[in-house]
Amino acid sequence: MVDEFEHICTRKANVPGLVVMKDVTIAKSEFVEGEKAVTKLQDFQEDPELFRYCTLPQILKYVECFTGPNIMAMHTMLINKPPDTGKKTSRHPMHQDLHYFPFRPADRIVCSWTAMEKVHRENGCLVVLPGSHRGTLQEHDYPEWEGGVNKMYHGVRNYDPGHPRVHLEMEKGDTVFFHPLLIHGSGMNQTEGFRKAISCHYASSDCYYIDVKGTTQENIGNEVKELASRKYGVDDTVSFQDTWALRGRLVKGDRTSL
Ligand SMILES: CCCC(=O)SCCNC(=O)CCNC(=O)[C@H](O)C(C)(C)COP(=O)(O)OP(=O)(O)OC[C@H]1O[C@@H](n2cnc3c(N)ncnc32)[C@H](O)[C@@H]1OP(=O)(O)O
Ligand SMILES: Nc1ncnc2c1ncn2[C@@H]1O[C@H](COP(=O)(O)OP(=O)(O)OP(=O)(O)O)[C@@H](O)[C@H]1O
Ligand SMILES: O=C(O)CCC(=O)C(=O)O
Ligand SMILES: [Fe+2]
Ligand SMILES: [Mg+2]
Repeated sequence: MVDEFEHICTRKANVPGLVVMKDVTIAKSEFVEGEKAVTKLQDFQEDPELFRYCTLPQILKYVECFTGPNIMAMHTMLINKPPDTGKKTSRHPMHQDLHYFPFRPADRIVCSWTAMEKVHRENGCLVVLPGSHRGTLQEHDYPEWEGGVNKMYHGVRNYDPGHPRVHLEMEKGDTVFFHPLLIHGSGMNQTEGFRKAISCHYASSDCYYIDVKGTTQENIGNEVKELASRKYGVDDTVSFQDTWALRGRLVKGDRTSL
């Protein structure tokens, strides 16, 4: 999967629907090329080698405990957290993944996140607020960070830095499964290496879409629709929900609702 990542970065593989995201500070400097410019791949559902991750039985065995037998891979990412450029933009603000998802119920959604190498505090491991999955979905917005923030990296608005945190230091191949309401983020990468992880958000295909109009998710819904219309030239008949239905892939059982 690391090899496939490199092929994508050097344009030896061209994957439909894939989003190659650069760090905001790197995107604004001209001199970085190839994999060193790439912070994250999103939506690799059409890449057979990377998507193999989402179908691994040793992952699905645990996912099924939360989703039941009808399992969709809704969101796929390979994160290549770069060495921080000095602007602290390699941080990921504390957030709840449910903010991005116009489907419910939350308890039938689960994320698997696998370290592709040793992750620790120095290279920006995941940081979680234990117990926060028992709360409700909070308002999210761009944090007010001096050095800039990556596109769509929203954070919880009233983040309490006094809440106890747990740093998830992991060995290569270790996987963490977490609830979409769990407040989490990751720190700066203070090493010279690129911290790699691969993840998939699964949901029961029996989940249903919700309308985010008038909810705290309206801001992200509008951003996603705006990006989709610029990127794919679609008009606003493609809804926030449609962008998810188009990306989701069945990995087990029947596609019933999503
Ligand atoms: C559970 C889910 C959690 C999450 O999903 S969290 C994060 C989700 N993030 C995303 O989905 C972001 C997806 N990213 C993208 O769609 C693209 O990378 C993005 C931001 C549209 C840029 O792509 P392209 O247009 O291909 O890039 P480009 O190099 O031609 O630059 C065009 C303009 O965009 C800027 N840009 C590029 N990467 C950025 C970034 N990371 N943050 C903020 N701005 C960024 C870039 O500087 C350029 O701006 P300008 O035109 O020079 O003013
Ligand atoms: N949809 C989900 N995805 C991932 N993990 C989940 C999901 N739902 C629950 N969990 C995890 O399963 C475990 C059991 O969940 P539960 O809500 O019972 O919390 P708990 O931490 O065991 O607290 P309690 O003492 O209230 O039972 C917890 O570790 C929780 O983080
Ligand atoms: O790998 C990380 O730093 C966390 C990424 C994350 O939480 C997300 O993209 O939703
Ligand atoms: Fe997240
Ligand atoms: Mg319990």
